[in-house]
Amino acid sequence: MSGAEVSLRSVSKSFAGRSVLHKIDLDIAAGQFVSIIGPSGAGKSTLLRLVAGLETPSGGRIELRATGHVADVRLMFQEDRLLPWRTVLGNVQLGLKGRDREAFDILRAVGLRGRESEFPIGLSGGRRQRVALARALIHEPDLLLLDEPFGALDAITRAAMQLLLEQLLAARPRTVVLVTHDVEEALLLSDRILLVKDGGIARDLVFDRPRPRHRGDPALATLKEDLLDGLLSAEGNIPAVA
Ligand SMILES: Nc1ncnc2c1ncn2[C@@H]1O[C@H](COP(=O)(O)OP(=O)(O)OP(=O)(O)O)[C@@H](O)[C@H]1O
Repeated sequence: MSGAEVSLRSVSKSFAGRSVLHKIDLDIAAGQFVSIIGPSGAGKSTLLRLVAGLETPSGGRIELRATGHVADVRLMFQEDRLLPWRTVLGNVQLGLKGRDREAFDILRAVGLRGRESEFPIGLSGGRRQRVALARALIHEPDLLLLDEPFGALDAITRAAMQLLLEQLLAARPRTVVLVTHDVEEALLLSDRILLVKDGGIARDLVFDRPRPRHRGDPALATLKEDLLDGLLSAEGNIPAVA
């Protein structure tokens, strides 16, 4: 299986003396698709940023392992972070002079062939995220870190992006960590779902349902309810039942 292995040993993170994550132990296998869900402010993005190396742990150790080389890690966020003065092709090829063929191939794979010379401002939110995805995938990353990448998209575009991501990963497996507020998204895409709350991993759920998965699958509905219960109790806003 291709992709990086990720291991966290007793990883903690505090900001200005306030603890956000406390002694997290986590092993992610090569090629595994892991989603992180949890209440707002639980530290989901912080965990992702720690794995990305964008934050330094206050304690503990994080290791990324890929076979034969240093793991290539790419990130994608809710905002596309495209350079407005560069074309679609220019954005995808950023820092990759002379890699036209790969750029055209990846743009075809994300459904943007023919739009190479357009600028981000003229594209819909969904297409801009396709460019952002292409820009990440052209590097053939061992580890893809996704922080609410479809969070700002409408429901239909979001469903299309989920399907696209699934197809691209089926063709080229790699390790993925996705932070999402959307429990259904996590259930559709993941091998494993982590519920982060109170500074730790409150649930670690392996979900090996065959793919492609369907929203109407009763197994998904049951787990969705179960996970939503976990989230709601964490938010502390379940109305009292007489
Ligand atoms: N650079 C920072 N400096 C200070 N505090 C921070 C910093 N980054 C995150 N925090 C705090 O750490 C906590 C966790 O933030 P984080 O963004 O990781 O949560 P989250 O679970 O991703 O939340 P959300 O679902 O709302 O995006 C929050 O209280 C946040 O204010």
